[in-house]
Amino acid sequence: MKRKLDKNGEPIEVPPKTKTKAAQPEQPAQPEEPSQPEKQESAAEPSFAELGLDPRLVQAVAKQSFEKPTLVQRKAIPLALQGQDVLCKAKTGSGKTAAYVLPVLSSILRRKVTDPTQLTAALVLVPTRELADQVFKAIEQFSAFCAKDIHAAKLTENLSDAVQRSLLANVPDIVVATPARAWHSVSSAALSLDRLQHLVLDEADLVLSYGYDEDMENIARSLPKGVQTIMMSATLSPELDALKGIFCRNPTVLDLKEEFGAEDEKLTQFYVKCSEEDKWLISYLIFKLQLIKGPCLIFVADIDRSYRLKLFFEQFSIRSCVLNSELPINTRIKIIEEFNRGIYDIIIASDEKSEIFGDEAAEEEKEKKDSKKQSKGTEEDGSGQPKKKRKHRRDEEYGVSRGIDFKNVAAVVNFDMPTSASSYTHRIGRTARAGRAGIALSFVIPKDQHGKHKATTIKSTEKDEKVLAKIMRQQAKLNRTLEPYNFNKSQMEAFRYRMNDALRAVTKVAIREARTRELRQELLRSETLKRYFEENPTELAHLRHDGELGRTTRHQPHLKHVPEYLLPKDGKKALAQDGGVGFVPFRKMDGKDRRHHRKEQPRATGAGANTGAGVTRPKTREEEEADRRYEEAIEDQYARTEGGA
Ligand SMILES: Nc1ncnc2c1ncn2[C@@H]1O[C@H](COP(=O)(O)OP(=O)(O)OP(=O)(O)O)[C@@H](O)[C@H]1O
Repeated sequence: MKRKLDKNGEPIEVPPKTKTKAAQPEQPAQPEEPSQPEKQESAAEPSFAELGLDPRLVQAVAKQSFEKPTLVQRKAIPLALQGQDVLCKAKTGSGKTAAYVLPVLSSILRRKVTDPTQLTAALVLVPTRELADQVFKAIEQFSAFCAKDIHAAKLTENLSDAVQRSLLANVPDIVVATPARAWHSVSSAALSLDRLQHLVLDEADLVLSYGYDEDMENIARSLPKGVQTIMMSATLSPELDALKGIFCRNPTVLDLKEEFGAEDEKLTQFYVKCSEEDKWLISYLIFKLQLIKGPCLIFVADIDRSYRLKLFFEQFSIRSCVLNSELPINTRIKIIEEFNRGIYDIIIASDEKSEIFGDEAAEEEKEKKDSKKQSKGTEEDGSGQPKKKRKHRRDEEYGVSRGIDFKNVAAVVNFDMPTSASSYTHRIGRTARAGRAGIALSFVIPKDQHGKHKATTIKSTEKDEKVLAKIMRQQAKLNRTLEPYNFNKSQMEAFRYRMNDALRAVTKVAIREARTRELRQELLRSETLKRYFEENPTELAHLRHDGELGRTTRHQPHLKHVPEYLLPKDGKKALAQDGGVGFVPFRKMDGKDRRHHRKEQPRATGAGANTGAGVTRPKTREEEEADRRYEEAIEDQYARTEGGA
């Protein structure tokens, strides 16, 4: 009999459901005070020490400035310490990693007091390499005060078999791996699961959809009896049931979604319905005029698109970096680390899961088929194991919208809509984490607008409205709403000219070159290839020479700043009405006003020049000249329009 235990005997007051509060896109996300229900509950809340964890772990937790356990930690840690199987569903960013790492480490330390035998006691399976890296780092941090007693290994990088063998030869206490890597090591006898005591499936709903079915079945068959299984997930899916059937004896189910109602209010969600062309225009304005401030994750549909947007932004001196499965894993991890250290403010990530799995209809169809097959499997052999291996093995074991702990993300922008509601949940889960505030902004192309702007059309946005409707239904179930974010089109028009200039410069050839250039640079930086290049200097010279080929994107210095006269009279703060929800009033200016404005307020130059993007370096003469020419051209254009009107 499976028990459903979502309150663990502690009644929790769920606040009355309120409308999502208005966000302030002008404000960077700030850590906020604990919400009311959290405060009400605090009298009964145990501390980390009171949860029964090893004191060395409590010390490490304090070093990370975790003041008190989050809800999922309060609920899951005591159960896991008792040795129970736990299936836990809690929202993204709620602290699930510590909820399983801490009790597993504590149990290992406890056993070692009486039995010092070196054995692999825990296996943590994650769907992506990025996540493996993150979990491994969390283990290192939490075991900082017992480093001599806890030895962890990560098996996901492109390590040779020999290196992996030598890592495993030390018999690590805890191994973190993707299922494919774990099974490879088990099947080659490099990793023994004979004495395994804890198995953790993080992002459990995803491991099957990433095509690890067979690996999971193989691992399940290699487990000794009595292994404790902990499954963590942010969303429910038929896959979870399948996994439960394979791994769990009698799991305690923690479904914590209802109890997070108040915290959810820290996430504000907007959508903008606009044409394909306007999506580029609005994005330019948002980032150039900093209508959204703070670290931001922009999701696009595919790799080409990420380079297109990056090059488009470059035209305006908006700095960003791309993240995609094509980049080597070390580079991807470095980008995430640098973003978390505040080196980049904007990451443009391609969410290739949608790309690989196709559109939502196909995904739904697949889900239906899978669950039918699973229930058939249960009837036939009682195993409940999915029989068919899915075709879609993720070669790159890549995924940025899943589980990665991007720190302090102020906003998630769906430049291209995801193709399913669950993908949306994972994407927006990168912001408003650990009790912080954040906003999500999604661009939705109305069906009748799709395909109207050939240069920027992509197939995946054809069903944006349908996906939005599904997302709204799904979010409504969680007491969340998506608000429309409207721009006044007529007041954006002054910027359209620049947007078109920039878009024209980002040609297919430029995108291809940017893509290969990035890869080439990564090869040049590669530690692995260093030795090879030392032995083959001519190849290195060739690669370098390739790197020196001129950039094919047209360089347009005049686009790099926003002339003062285009900005609203009262500064860009005035662009957003009532904190920015809904109408964003760009100042409407007639020709007279513009000229007058320009005379009264000469363009800022030299140090402290306000470029609208916080760029304060002095402008070069070339830029000055380009500005002058640009402004004259604009004025001529307006004069012609006005004259003709
Ligand atoms: N008790 C705590 N107090 C403060 N911060 C915490 C606490 N527990 C975890 N965090 C922080 O919260 C962030 C999110 O944690 P974590 O990555 O474990 O979330 P998650 O639930 O696994 O999210 P996802 O479903 O997206 O994987 C991390 O930066 C983590 O350091």
